[in-house]
Parts: sequence; structure tokens; C-alpha cells
Amino acid sequence: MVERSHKPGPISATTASSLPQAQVNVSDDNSKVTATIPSGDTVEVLLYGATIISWKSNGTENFWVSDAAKLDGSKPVRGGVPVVFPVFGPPPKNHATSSLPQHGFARNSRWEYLGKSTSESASDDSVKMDFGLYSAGLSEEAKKAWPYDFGLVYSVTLTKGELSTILTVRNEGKEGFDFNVLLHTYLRIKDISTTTISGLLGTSYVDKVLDARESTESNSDLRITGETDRVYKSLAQDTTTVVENGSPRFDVVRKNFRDTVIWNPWTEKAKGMGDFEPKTGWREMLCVEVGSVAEWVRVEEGESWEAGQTIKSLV
Ligand SMILES: O=P(O)(O)OC[C@H]1O[C@H](O)[C@H](O)[C@@H](O)[C@@H]1O
Repeated sequence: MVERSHKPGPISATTASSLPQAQVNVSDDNSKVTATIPSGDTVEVLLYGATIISWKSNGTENFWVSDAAKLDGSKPVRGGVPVVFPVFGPPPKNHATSSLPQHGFARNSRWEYLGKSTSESASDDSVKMDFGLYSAGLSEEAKKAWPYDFGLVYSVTLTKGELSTILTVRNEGKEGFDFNVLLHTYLRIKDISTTTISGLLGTSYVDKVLDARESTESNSDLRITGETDRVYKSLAQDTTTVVENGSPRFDVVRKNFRDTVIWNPWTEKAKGMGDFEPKTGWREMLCVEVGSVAEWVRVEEGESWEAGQTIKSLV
């Protein structure tokens, strides 16, 4: 921003060219990577879990992070975008993932920052940052619980008004493995009572609040009115839209992910989570979690698989 102490006159060519040019700026303090693009949009990615803990566009924070979230690597972050891999939810019995914690190890492992690349366009510059997690970098406990050779690369691209993330899963071992993957996005909203979700109509879902009952969504504009934990399966539409007071607030666009989980803990569940603050925070958050979780994804020796999402902030 240029401060003026006198009435501005026309800007001469010399003055204009001597104004500082906004640039893409990326900094890495060994625990967090922060990027800013010329529009002023910013993103912060914690190396712990490669968890995106802030994304601001047009001066507005788009993600909800609990005031009591642990950002010191002692616990997965309650908020932002934790990466769920290689199992979603509590692991099933008698499965290769059975000894893992809920939602796997990606969200509580330290990832490596692999570097950035920038691209310039007429409308705005963008920046892509890559993060990696490999079997060799896991804790001994996680390696023992899931002894496969793999490489994950998570690319986070910030463009004006949009955040895109792509996860690539590579099998670097001699045997195939099955996995779930999900981007557990906590969107910040103004008020859950005036928020609706569209793009789910006609999709079958498993209701985890109602003992995994199977239903089909009959609402074109879904309203959340109590604890909600649903796995919408094999969505036909790529885009799920979060609408505030009748105006679109976020488009969440899936790329090669089949499913979407809608989660809001509501009053009692929020009270039961030690790292969920303020306790009324459920009013201002909504998880729209794209992933492939209803069925296992399999990658054989030497194969890789990728999927991702683009979130558009529409204000
Ligand atoms: O408490 P966490 O392990 O972070 O899980 C938080 C939530 O994640 C997903 O949304 C699941 O569908 C929920 O069942 C779970 O409660």
C-alpha cells in the first residue's frame, strides 16, 4: 500500500515504475511454510501433517481452526485441512491398517518441504508448494503398524481466490497396498443456522450418527440441524457448494476423489473434544471432506495414483 501525505496528482511513468511491485513471497521457518501472492491472499502450511492451518483471500480467513488446536506436533490439528491417510476413521479389524490410529499417520507425521514453483498470469500470480512424506520418514511405530514402501507428494497451489491441493500416492515397494485418503477440510462459516449445502441431491450416504444407516439425499439444499457425520458415496457432481444466507460462499471441487464427508459435531460432541474451543465453535465451522473412503484404493508395485480438490472462496 502507498501512503500519501498530499493530494494525489496523476502518477508519472517514473513514479509508477518506482512503486514496489507486489511479488510472490514464500517463507519457511522449519515448522511452517507461509506464502503470499500479489493479490494479498495467503496460505500457511504446518510441516506437521502438511496441515494447512490458514488460507486468507480477499482479507477473509476461510478455514476454521480451534483456539485449543495443538500446533506443536503433539496431536493432529483440530482445524484447517488435516490429511487423512492410509485409513479413514477407526481402522477395520483384520486389515493391513488395523494397528493404525484413527485417520492413519499422515496427519501426525512431519512432512518435508520440497520447494516451490511460481507461475505468472495476466490476472494474478500463483505459487505451488510441494510437501513429501515417505515410508523412511515415518516413526518406528507407524512403520511397524503399516510396513509398506510409499511416497506421498502433496501440492498446495495458491491462486487469487482459490486453493488447490493434489495428493499423489506412489507405491515404491514390491507389494500392492490398499488405502483410504481424505482432505479433512474445516471451512469457516458465519453461522451454521443460515448455511446450506448443495450438490448432494440423489447421492447415497452412510449416516455414521445413525448406526451407519444407508440413505439417499433428498435435499437439494441440505441444512445442518444437529450432529452430522455422513459419508456421501460416489458423487455424480464434481462440485459441492456451501451457501451462506442464500449466497454461494465456497465451491469445493473434487478431482478423482469419489466421496465427500459432511461433518459437524454440534453441541455434545464439541463438549467432549478437549481440543475444540470455543465450545460453541461448531456454529462457525463445517467440514466438507473430499476423499476416497467408502472403498479402498489400491496401488500395485511401481504404480501411482493422484486426486485433489480446488476450493473457491466466492466472497
Ligand atoms: O476427532 P478426529 O479423529 O479428528 O475425527 C473427527 C471426525 O472426522 C471425520 O469427519 C469423521 O467422519 C468423524 O466421525 C470424526 O469424528
